[in-house]
Amino acid sequence: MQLRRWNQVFRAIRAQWFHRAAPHAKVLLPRTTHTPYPKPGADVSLPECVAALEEMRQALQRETAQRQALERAFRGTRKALIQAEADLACVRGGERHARHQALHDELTTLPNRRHLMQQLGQALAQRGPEDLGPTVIYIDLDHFKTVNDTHGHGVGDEVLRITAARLSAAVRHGDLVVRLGGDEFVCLLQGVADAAPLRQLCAKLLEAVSRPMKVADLQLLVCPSIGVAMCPQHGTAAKDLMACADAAMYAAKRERRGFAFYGEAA
Ligand SMILES: Nc1nc2c(ncn2[C@@H]2O[C@H](COP(=O)(O)OP(=O)(O)OP(=O)(O)O)[C@@H](O)[C@H]2O)c(=O)[nH]1
Repeated sequence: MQLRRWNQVFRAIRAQWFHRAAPHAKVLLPRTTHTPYPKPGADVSLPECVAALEEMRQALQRETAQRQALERAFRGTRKALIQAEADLACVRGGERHARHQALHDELTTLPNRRHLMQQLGQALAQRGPEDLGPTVIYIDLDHFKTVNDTHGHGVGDEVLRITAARLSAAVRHGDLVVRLGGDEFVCLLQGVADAAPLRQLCAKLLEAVSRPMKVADLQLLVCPSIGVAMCPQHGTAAKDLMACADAAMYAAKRERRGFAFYGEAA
């Protein structure tokens, strides 16, 4: 209804302009035109045209305001979505970081005791009656306190980092090297059938850690003691294997043997 009225008004305005303001413009019109121009003021009076134009101006103003409000709302929503996405990425990154921190040692970046106990528990739980069990190799540095006391904790920290790197380099891909805390480390191996390759590995670990360490302008010699516990010979529960490996390590330290298997006489 409104559109029809506006059309009517426009036709009238055009006709008024055509007849009053520019009568000479008639000559510019093609003779073949099919649209007859209404007589000026035929349908609608000039005040009515002005009122209709004002009405249209207000309607357009309302629509423009509505469109601008919609655009603002859209921009606001898009900004909020982008922010929400960034927040989510931040939360996920934080979660990843927290999970990593919970399972790793800050000083050496090695997995920590919690990580070891998870892995060991899992390996034992998944082991079938005929399967080879995991092996725990417990490593403790000898007289590490003296390094700290003589050269300071900074040097001691660097010795721990070097030890971690050397142990990691000595084991096979897939074996787990862990810092338990202090100067204690563990290597967790899977599927080792007998003692011979373990002896070779212990000798390799012993040699790797005992090589001179260069820290700042110091040359340091640090030796480890190593204890081994195998599943199922020495235990089938995580705490038993850890206790046996620890006891074997102390026997090696006490008897200055370098490394020892649990229950093995000197
Ligand atoms: N630099 C440094 N020292 C640490 C850290 N954590 C523990 N320690 C020290 O490591 C030492 C470990 O002590 P022990 O293993 O009992 O001492 P040890 O001299 O190695 O004795 P043995 O093992 O019997 O030869 C302690 O002096 C701790 O203060 C660490 O993160 N950084």
